[in-house]
Amino acid sequence: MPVERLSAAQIEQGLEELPEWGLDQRKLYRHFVFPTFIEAWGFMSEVALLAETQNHHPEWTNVYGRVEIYLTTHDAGGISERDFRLARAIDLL
Ligand SMILES: C[C@H](O)[C@H](O)[C@H]1CNC2=NC(N)=NC(=O)C2=N1
Repeated sequence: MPVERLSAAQIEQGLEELPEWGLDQRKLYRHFVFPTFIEAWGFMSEVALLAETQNHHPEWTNVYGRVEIYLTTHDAGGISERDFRLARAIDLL
């Protein structure tokens, strides 16, 4: 299934419905802070399952309780609807 890169206007519009997310390095970006490493890791495990279900995977970093997530679509060379779908699912966790 081909996937298309969204325009800057489409990205701005999409972000209006995702107030916790922003743009960083031309990717959808959100960070989370948990009290402990193990809680951060538990969250990441849930995101990993979502990513597998959607066949769409985050770029992320974890330092102790902090998790930074960057979403982009390599196949499309930019942000696509698949990034918004994953971001919305992460927000529902
Ligand atoms: C073949 C398969 O659909 C691709 O490799 C998928 C897997 N997960 C992916 N995840 C992300 N973030 N971007 C992609 O382009 C991507 N491509």
